[in-house]
Amino acid sequence: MPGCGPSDASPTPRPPAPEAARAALAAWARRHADLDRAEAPLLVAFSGGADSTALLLAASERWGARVRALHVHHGLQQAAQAFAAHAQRVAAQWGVLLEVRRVQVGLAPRRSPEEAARQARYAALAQAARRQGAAAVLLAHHALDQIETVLLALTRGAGLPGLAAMPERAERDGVTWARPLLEADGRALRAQLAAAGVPWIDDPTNADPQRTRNRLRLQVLPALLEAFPQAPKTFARSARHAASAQGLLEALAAQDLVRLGEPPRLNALRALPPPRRLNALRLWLRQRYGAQASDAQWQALDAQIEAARTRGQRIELRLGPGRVCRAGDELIWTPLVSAATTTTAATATPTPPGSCPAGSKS
Ligand SMILES: Nc1ncnc2c1ncn2[C@@H]1O[C@H](COP(=O)(O)OP(=O)(O)OP(=O)(O)O)[C@@H](O)[C@H]1O
Repeated sequence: MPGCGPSDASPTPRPPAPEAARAALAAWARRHADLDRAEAPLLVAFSGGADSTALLLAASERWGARVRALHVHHGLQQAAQAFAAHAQRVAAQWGVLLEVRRVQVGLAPRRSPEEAARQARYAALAQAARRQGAAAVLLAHHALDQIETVLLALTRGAGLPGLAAMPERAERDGVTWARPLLEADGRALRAQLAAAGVPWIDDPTNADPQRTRNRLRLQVLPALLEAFPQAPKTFARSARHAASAQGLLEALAAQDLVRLGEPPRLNALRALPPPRRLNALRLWLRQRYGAQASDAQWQALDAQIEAARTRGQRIELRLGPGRVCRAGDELIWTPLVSAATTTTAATATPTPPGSCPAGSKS
C-alpha cells in the first residue's frame, strides 16, 4: 500500500485506549452491530490529533487487524509534513496499517482554505474507503465537537438540517461514515491520553481566533460547560430531535415531489402552503441538481410563485449556483455556466427538459 509507515520504527506495545473512547465505541458498536461484526476493514481518519489518536487506539483494541488508518496530507501549512511523519511513526509503532494520501487542495475565491481542505479530505477518504472495500470510515468527532457544530449552525441562522449537526452514522458517496466517539467528552479523551503518556499533535490553526469555530471552542464553550455541565448530553439530544424532524420533512418532500411532477408544476406548487412548497423545492434542487440556495433566494422564489397566477407573469431569479424561471406551467432550473467552467459544469449537471428564455438575466 502506498505511503505505509516507515519500516525502521520499532513496534512497541500499543497503549491502552482511553476509557472514555472505549466506552463510547462499545455503546456505538452495540447500536451498529452490522458494522461491528462485519469482516471488511474499518478505516480510521487519523489526523494525529488527540481525538483521532484516542479513536485509533479504541478501534484497534476492539477490532484488531480490521482497523486501518488513513492520514490526509493537505500540504497547506509547513507543519503538514511533520503531521504526516508523526502519523506514520505512531501507526508503525502500534502495528496499524496506515496510508498517507497527499491531496491537492483547490483554492478558489469565495471558499475558505479550511473548507477546501475539508472537501479534499473527505474526497480522499471516500476514495480510499471504496478502493479498500472498507465497511466504514471512522471519524473522531466527539460530544464537544457536536456542541460546536450546533452553536455554529445557530450563529449562521441555519434551519433543521444544520441543527441536526453530525449523525453518528451516514451514507454518502457510496461510503458509510461513522462517528463512534460522538458520546465521548473531548476533555476526558485528552486527559486520559495525557495520563497514559500517549503523544499527539496539536494543529496550530485550531488556536486561530479568526475562525468562527475556534472562537466558539475557545471563548464560548468553556463558559457554556461551566454554567451548564449537562450541555454535551442536552445538545446531543437536541441535534437528534432536529435530525429526526428533518427526516420526516424529507419524507414529506419526497411525497410532494411525486405529485408536483418533474419539472414541478406551478399550479400544483401554489396548492401547497408556502413552507411545504419550499420544503419540497429544497429537496428537488438538492437531489436533482446537488445544489442549495440561500434563505433570501427561497423567499424571493416563493413570492414569484405566488404572483405568477396569470400566463404572462414571468418567474426569473437566481437560485443557488443557477437560475430558475418559468416555462409555461413549469419551473425550470438551469446552472449558471461561467466562462472558466464552461465544459465541465455544462456536462456535470443534467439539462432540464425546458429552458429559460434566451437573454433572461441571472
Ligand atoms: N489530516 C487528516 N487526515 C485524516 N483524517 C483527518 C485529518 N484531519 C481531520 N481528520 C478526521 O476528521 C475529523 C474531524 O476533523 P477536525 O478538523 O474537526 O479535527 P482535528 O481537530 O484535526 O482532529 P483530531 O483532534 O482529530 O484528531 C477528525 O476527528 C479526524 O478523524
